[in-house]
This record gives sequence, C-alpha cells and structure tokens, in this order.
Amino acid sequence: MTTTSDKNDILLKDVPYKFKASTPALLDNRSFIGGEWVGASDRSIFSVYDPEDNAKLCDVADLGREDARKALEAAQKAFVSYKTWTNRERRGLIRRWADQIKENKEDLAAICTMELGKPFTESLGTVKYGTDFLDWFEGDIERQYGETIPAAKGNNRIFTIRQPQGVVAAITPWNSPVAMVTRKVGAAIAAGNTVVLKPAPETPLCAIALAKLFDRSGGPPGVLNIVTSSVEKSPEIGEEFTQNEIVKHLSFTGSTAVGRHLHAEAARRFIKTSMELGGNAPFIVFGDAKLDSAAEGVIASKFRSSGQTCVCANRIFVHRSIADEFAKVLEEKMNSTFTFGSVWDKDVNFGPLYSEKAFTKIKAQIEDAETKGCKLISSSKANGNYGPNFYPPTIIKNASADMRFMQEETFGPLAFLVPFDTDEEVITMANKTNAGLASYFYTEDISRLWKVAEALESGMVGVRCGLISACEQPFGGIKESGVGREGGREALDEYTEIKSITVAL
Ligand SMILES: NC(=O)c1ccc[n+]([C@@H]2O[C@H](COP(=O)([O-])OP(=O)(O)OC[C@H]3O[C@@H](n4cnc5c(N)ncnc54)[C@H](O)[C@@H]3O)[C@@H](O)[C@H]2O)c1
Ligand SMILES: N[C@@H](CC=O)C(=O)O
Repeated sequence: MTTTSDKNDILLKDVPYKFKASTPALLDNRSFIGGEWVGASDRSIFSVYDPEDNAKLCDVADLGREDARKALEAAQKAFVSYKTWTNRERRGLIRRWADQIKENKEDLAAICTMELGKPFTESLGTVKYGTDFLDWFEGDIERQYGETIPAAKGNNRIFTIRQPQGVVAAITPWNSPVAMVTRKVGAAIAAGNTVVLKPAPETPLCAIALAKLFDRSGGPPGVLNIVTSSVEKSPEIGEEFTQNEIVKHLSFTGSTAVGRHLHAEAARRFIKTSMELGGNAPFIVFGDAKLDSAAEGVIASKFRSSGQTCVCANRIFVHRSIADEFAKVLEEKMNSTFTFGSVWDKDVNFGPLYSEKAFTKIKAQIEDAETKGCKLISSSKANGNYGPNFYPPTIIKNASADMRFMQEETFGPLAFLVPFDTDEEVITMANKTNAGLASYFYTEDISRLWKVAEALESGMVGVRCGLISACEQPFGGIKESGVGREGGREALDEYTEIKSITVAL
C-alpha cells in the first residue's frame, strides 16, 4: 500500500504536464464526502497513468471500506432533507449543474483526454453527450406523474405516486468517464435520491471534476459523494455497497463478470439493481444494402473511441455476394476517415487504447485470427509512432465462427468480417451469444427490416444507423448484457418507487 506521510500531502501541487486547459481549477485528486474534499482515512493513494505513453499523471486518494461507509452515511443524512425538495427545485439544481459543465466543457474534455487518451475533439463530443443526459432529466423531472386507478370496490379510490428510493450506490467504468457518470448520477439525483459514486480507478479525474461542478452549482453536501479507489481496493467498496443497509439501489456499469458478482451479492439483501454490462454486437450487411452507407455505419460503430464502447460492432456479418466489394469500400472509407497523431491535436480523431491490458487483449484476438489464416488490412495512414498502446483501425477479412471474437468483446479497433449466405443463418449466428446489448443491420427491404429488427436478441437495434446512443433513448441490454434501462423516458422510473394509495370513502 502506498501512503502519504502527511494528511494534506494528497493535494495536487503540480498540475500534470499533460493537462492543457485554461484553468487547472477542476483538477483535483481527492474524494468528496458530505461536501468535504478528503483523502483516504488511512492516507493511501494510487496512481493514474497517461494512455498515450503510460507515464504517471498523478496520485489519487485510495479510499477503502471504512471511507465508503462514511460516504453512505453522509448520503443518508443528506437524503432526509433532499427528499423534501420539490421536483422544480431539483430541476433547478440539474439545470445549474448542466450549465456549469457547458461553461467548463473544454477543461473537462482536457481531463478526459489526459486520463483516457481520447482525442480532444472526441472528448468534447463525449462531454456534450454527458450533458445531454442532464438536459433530458431536467426536462423530464416535472413530468413524473402518478395514475388514478378505477377501483373494483365502489367505495375505494386508488392512485399512485412516485417517490425517491434513498441512497443510490453507483459504480462506473473507465471507457466513458463523463457520460456514464451523468447518465446514472443525473437520473438518480433528479429523481430525489442521494448518491455515492465509485468511478473507475483508471479515470477518476473526470468524476472528481464533475463533483466540483456539482458543488459549484449549489448541490447540498452529501447529495453527491465520490469515493475514489484503486483496482485492489474496489472490491471492498463493492462489499460495502452490497452489505450496508443504507443502500437502496446499486447501479453498475461495467463488465458482465463483475456485474454478475455484484448482482448476486445485492440480491441477498433485495437491493434493486441497474446493470449495464458488456456487449458483443452483431452488425449485418445484407446483399441489398447500400455499401457506402453501410461502410460509414461500420466506421461509426466499430471505430468510435478506438473500438472501446459497449455498443461497438463486434461481429460484422457481410452477405457473401458483396463481401469482397464491401471490404474494399470499407478500406477506402477507413483510409479517408482517420487522422493520427497527438491526441491533443484538434484534427486527430483516433487515439490509443486506454492501457497495456487492453492492448494485450486485442493482440490475442489478432494472433488467433492470423493463426486461422485471416488477412489483416490496417489503415494505410497510420504510419507513425503513436505510443505503446496504439493499434490502428484494422479490417480482418474472411473471419469465421470458430474465432475468439465471436464469443468475447474485442474492445479495440478490429473489424472482423464474416461472410454469410441466408437471412436465417445470419440471425442464428447474430443471436448465438450470451450478450444482448446492441445490434445493427443494413438493408433496403422494408419487410426484412421489420423481421430482422424483431428477431435480433438485443435491447437496442440500429437499422441503417451505426450510432444509436442518445439521451432520449432507453439504453440497456437483455440476456447477460444487463437489467434495466438508462436514459429515455424510463430513466427516472428506474430511480423511483411507485406507491399505490387506496382511500376508502
Ligand atoms: N452496458 C453499458 O451501458 C456499458 C457502458 C460502458 C461500459 N460497459 C462495459 O464495461 C466494460 C469495460 O469497463 P471496465 O473494464 O471498467 O469494467 P469492470 O467491470 O472491470 O469495472 C467497472 C467498474 O467496476 C469496478 N469494480 C471491479 N471489480 C469490482 C468489485 N468486485 N466490486 C466493486 N466494483 C468493482 C471497477 O473498479 C470499475 O469502477 C465492458 O465490458 C463494457 O462493455 C457497459
Ligand atoms: N458510452 C457508451 C456506452 C458504452 O460504452 C454509450 O453510451 O454509447
């Protein structure tokens, strides 16, 4: 365990050399509990690294179970008065938070680029996507209606109201450190709950910055708490979240393996869960598809964030009659779309993987494909040295169903093209996975469009569209991709309890 010698040593003294923002004010390395900026009670710290060169960026407070308990208690205390706020008052808070983020979007994007390695221009897009959720919840919160239900007994009158649940414990992944926070925390707080958030150890700085902006928006102490922790200590935070009776809802986004464990632990105490887990999206190009637009769809879906999103196309099925021609069109688009270089250069739109671990995983899928005789075509423009975790956008022709990527998320920029012959065959292959998050397909045939959209086993389907993520859409999966929906009209329902009230006249 690494510790600091002095209680105040944790405070950042030097701004990390990579942080190119107008003001360093948003950058902090402490946790936020009950409105106070704090280090770990045992003073331990962990390091955050730069994905562009693996150099250390800074140390961050490494909180443990006891600190998590304090944060839950602070959230519980805050709930007592926060639950009495009217919907309009909460709406005002969400509005001010969103405005603060918009005013500081460049600084927040710079923090995202620094800790995730996302090109700065893409980070600005991700900050906008994250703020969209707050705009959406702000609009929705005053429309949380109940119902009047005709009673079977003549003298009874039944109606329903929606109430906040209490303390929400939230855990987020590294791959979308702004939007995954606002999508959860924004909905929970808009609905009247208080929150303890544990961000990913790889990208805690965006969550800390978001809490600073929440604080500046007049968020009451304890309504939002941030508990930063290392990879080693995250499981003990998870234990506290699932065992402490204060927690009424565990909202998790991350891998299916960790989600399965937390879901089972939460079930022991009947804690409500929202589980946004891994995907393995099929992307089908039928023989009648417009090849240009299908190739654009693959570029958008497969290579967004260098292939590191849960909804990225993972298995690309192409009808055999157009397979060679499609690979050519895709290669041309790939070569004309991406610009490589420093992630701080505004023209650069493709960055490194987030870590050495991610790089090792995709290398294993590449070796598997090469051993099985596949041909790899990498972007011809990626001819410089872009750092140790960089892998160029790559097409893998003639991939087959016996390869590793068919059953595991690639989470990297590898476009595996698998030929198919019939609609029935491709739907069977597309559904042959435990994941069920997103699916995509391209066709010009209206009857096929409906049949395939209904047959695909996933929570979300993109038809002639490679980018489906939006604040107004119910985002979530079926099968082992999770439970519940975030965003859309369903989001606030997820964070409220429905209560029926029967009045006898
Ligand atoms: N469905 C969605 O909306 C969605 C969105 C983004 C990412 N994801 C998925 O997330 C995964 C990538 O993220 P990751 O690598 O950070 O996932 P991960 O499951 O390893 O980690 C996610 C979070 O859980 C924490 N964690 C790990 N073990 C824990 C434990 N025992 N108790 C408590 N917390 C624990 C981590 O520190 C991190 O904060 C991919 O599978 C991706 O598909 C899903
Ligand atoms: N950021 C992604 C989620 C998965 O990684 C999205 O919302 O599209």
